[in-house]
Amino acid sequence: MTTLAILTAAGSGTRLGRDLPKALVDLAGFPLVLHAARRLAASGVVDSLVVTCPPGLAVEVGELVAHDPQVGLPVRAVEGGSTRQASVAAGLRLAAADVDVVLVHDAARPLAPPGLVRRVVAAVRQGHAAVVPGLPVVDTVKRVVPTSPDTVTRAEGPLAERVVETPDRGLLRAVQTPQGFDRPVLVRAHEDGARRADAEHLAATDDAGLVEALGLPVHVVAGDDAAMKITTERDLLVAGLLAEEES
Ligand SMILES: Nc1ccn([C@@H]2O[C@H](COP(=O)(O)OP(=O)(O)OP(=O)(O)O)[C@@H](O)[C@H]2O)c(=O)n1
Ligand SMILES: C[C@](O)(CO)[C@H](O)COP(=O)(O)O
Repeated sequence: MTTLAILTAAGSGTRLGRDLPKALVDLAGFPLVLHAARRLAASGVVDSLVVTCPPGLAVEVGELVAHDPQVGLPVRAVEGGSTRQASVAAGLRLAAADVDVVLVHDAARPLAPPGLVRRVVAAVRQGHAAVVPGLPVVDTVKRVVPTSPDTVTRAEGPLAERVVETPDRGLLRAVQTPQGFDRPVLVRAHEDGARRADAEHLAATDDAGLVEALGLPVHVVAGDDAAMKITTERDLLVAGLLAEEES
């Protein structure tokens, strides 16, 4: 039985605002997607990769990853969908018959260390069907509602929102990738999620959320600051410093 990592790299990177897809943006001399693929491979617990690629770039990105000497794993590439959820589902359809554990990892988290990958896979192999890395939340988090029923978008102005709850942050976790799954559970979660996404036009922001919606348990292992997500230019700057520190 083998472990497949689906590396999601099909996003456009709107919030980063570059003129190329985020996964292809340079970090310390290499594109984000290559950093992520190299660290998955270096874990020693991933047997193959499927990369979800931006429209029209499956051949180019697939070759980039497949020919990298530090990756050295069998690589398949597929065009992603219009949402992250649809991209993961496209990747999942390419899983070979012998795959029993599936990791889903964002190219937008290029520095997720090999030790974190091993921690997630070990927990799945110990019998937990869905595993996420999580970090304690350091800010006080509030749940809000729009102040006026006319408020359509959030944070429109200083008085646009009202606090309704302060959850106990000791019980909150900021969740990262890679997330790890028993394959049949992830397949079922995505099938169910696709039905709901069609009906409600709402895609899940992570794969564990789809498993939770099935009523199945999701377990948390310790996350890692290095697995930070690159969303904005500031994140890219911070990741550049981390990458420098690493080398
Ligand atoms: N249709 C999509 C959207 C996102 N992703 C991937 O999912 C990960 C997390 O998404 P995010 O950080 O939101 O990336 P983007 O969608 O590219 O960013 P933005 O929302 O700013 O456009 C990224 O590795 C991204 O490439 C994907 O494979 N397919
Ligand atoms: C999957 C994820 O990285 C977990 O934190 C995150 O949910 C992706 O979110 P995004 O909205 O696609 O950036």
